[in-house]
Amino acid sequence: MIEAHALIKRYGDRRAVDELSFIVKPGQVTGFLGPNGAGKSTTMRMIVGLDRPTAGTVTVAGRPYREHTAPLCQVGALLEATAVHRGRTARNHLLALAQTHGISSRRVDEVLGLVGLADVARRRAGGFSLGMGQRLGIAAALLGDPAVVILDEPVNGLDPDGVRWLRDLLKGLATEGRTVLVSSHLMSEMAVTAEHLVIIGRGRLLADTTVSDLIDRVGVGSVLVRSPNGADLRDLLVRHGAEVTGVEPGLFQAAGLDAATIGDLALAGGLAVHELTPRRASLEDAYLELTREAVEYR
Ligand SMILES: Nc1ncnc2c1ncn2[C@@H]1O[C@H](COP(=O)(O)OP(=O)(O)OP(=O)(O)O)[C@@H](O)[C@H]1O
Repeated sequence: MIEAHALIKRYGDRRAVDELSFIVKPGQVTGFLGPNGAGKSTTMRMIVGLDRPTAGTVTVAGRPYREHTAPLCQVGALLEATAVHRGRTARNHLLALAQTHGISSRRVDEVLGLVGLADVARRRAGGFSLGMGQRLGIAAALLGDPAVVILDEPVNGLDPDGVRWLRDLLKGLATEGRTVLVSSHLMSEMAVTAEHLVIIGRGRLLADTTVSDLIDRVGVGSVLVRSPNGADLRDLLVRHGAEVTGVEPGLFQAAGLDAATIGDLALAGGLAVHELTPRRASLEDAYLELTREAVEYR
């Protein structure tokens, strides 16, 4: 469990994180989302004690990160700026971390296998691709078999195979009862990986909800309509309050009326309908709608 309470981080006169409170529960993947500069990395750094809050508190497994005697065994983190000694082999990098925490070399080989780096374990980390570097960072995060896992943009640099691997890994960690907090800008990936979302903008909480509730709450659904009487049906639906966006004359999207109403209106107007397909808004639609006011850099 991660608990942030009225967390504030100020840089100069600017609040990067502004009165942020949320709880990340175990047993599910929680996506941490927000536009560039929203304060995600700053919040994650405060969770793992790399930055000190200006005010407020954040605890992991009941106490501030710094108060854990073996933090690597409580909280595993991959942060953007995670340092790797470029001259060391992947295995030696992990061994060095393991030794400071009384973790066995057997566990090092185990996590190397888990992240798919067993074959390159004796290669220098400095020569790794972005994706391999991410895998090594994830291995380090999992080294202490922690109950809480925090990953900042772990999808960056992974190929499609790696993206799928990571998705399964995160879901597996959650199923084992761990607390998993992961930031990402890839909404389509978050939609299939995370159950819960914490969304921030300009340092403030915008939503703390499930993926499906967010889509229901913010996203406007639409209906794809195909008709040989497209122009007449379009006019009819607009007169009844629909917002119509055209694809081609006989095929368009109608928002603001459900499929049943559109079908009934078409029947009453004597207009043929060949297709009515309800479309649920995507997480990306809902996210963009929610964060529209909070985007700082365009
Ligand atoms: N060390 C620092 N000194 C001054 N300002 C900082 C510092 N670190 C972060 N900031 C500012 O704090 C704000 C939040 O930055 P942060 O990196 O936490 O955002 P983010 O949500 O992780 O963004 P991104 O999605 O682009 O990674 C930004 O305006 C950033 O410029």
